[in-house]
Amino acid sequence: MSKEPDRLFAQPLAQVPDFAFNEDVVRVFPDMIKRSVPGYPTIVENLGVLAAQFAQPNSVLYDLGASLGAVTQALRRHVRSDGCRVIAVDNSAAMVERCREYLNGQDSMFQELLPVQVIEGDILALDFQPASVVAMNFTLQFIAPEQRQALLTRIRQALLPGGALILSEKLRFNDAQEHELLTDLHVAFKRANGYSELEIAQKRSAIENVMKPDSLEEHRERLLAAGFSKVVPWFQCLNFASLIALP
Ligand SMILES: C[S@@+](CC[C@H](N)C(=O)[O-])C[C@H]1O[C@@H](n2cnc3c(N)ncnc32)[C@H](O)[C@@H]1O
Ligand SMILES: O=C(O)C(=O)C[C@]1(C(=O)O)C=C[C@@H](O)C=C1
Repeated sequence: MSKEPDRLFAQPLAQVPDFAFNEDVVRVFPDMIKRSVPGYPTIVENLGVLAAQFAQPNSVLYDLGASLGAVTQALRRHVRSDGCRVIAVDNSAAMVERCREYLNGQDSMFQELLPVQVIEGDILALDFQPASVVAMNFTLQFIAPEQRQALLTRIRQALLPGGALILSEKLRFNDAQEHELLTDLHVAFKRANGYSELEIAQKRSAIENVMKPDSLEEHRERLLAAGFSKVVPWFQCLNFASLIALP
């Protein structure tokens, strides 16, 4: 994985453009996401552990919004069920290109890994195959809010009995005090990871139009409306959480 440090927002920008998963972001992405998302390494590794509990033999495991394939790699480290394969999907050409390189690297280092197909495409237009595991690690928050319900309904319809959707998201909070406290603590986390006040402020403006977090209550209600029977939060660190949704 690239070790290039994220300095994308370090210099003052006359106008901060909307955040996009382009070449510049791809170059620094491993550093950016680790320094921006509290608990990210724990979530990714344990997503593999969780997935191994839900994976059904001879089924598909999806990694939706795969970026550089960190989740796909964790699935391949942990899932041992016979005949499983991973489908990783992302609509950023730059991400997909680098993701394929990293997965080739994993293939050259380890034997008997699950086969993986990396698709450059929009998850909103995906024709889902029956799947036992669907992982969406910090991807739903980038989907237009009015499209989220239909997408989750299609994922629910594709899920096999005994499978699960694992959904990680940045959260907002309906209680103003809770929202302010956890937002301030997230800023402290970024500061502790070496981001300056300018970097934090410019990144905030870059993502505010493109990334719209929901509350835990909104996630739960929408997942139940999509036909999931049970929603179980398994991880929260500050304003970032991960949920298991059972069919
Ligand atoms: C925050 S990143 C995901 C991080 C990644 N899952 C991980 O754990 O390292 C969000 C990703 O979702 C992708 N994305 C956003 N909207 C998408 C869409 N409609 N279809 C496919 N991918 C999408 C972006 O290109 C980006 O790579
Ligand atoms: O909320 C923030 O400040 C973030 O930087 C979060 C976040 C994310 O949750 O995906 C946003 C964009 C980048 O992909 C990395 C992290």
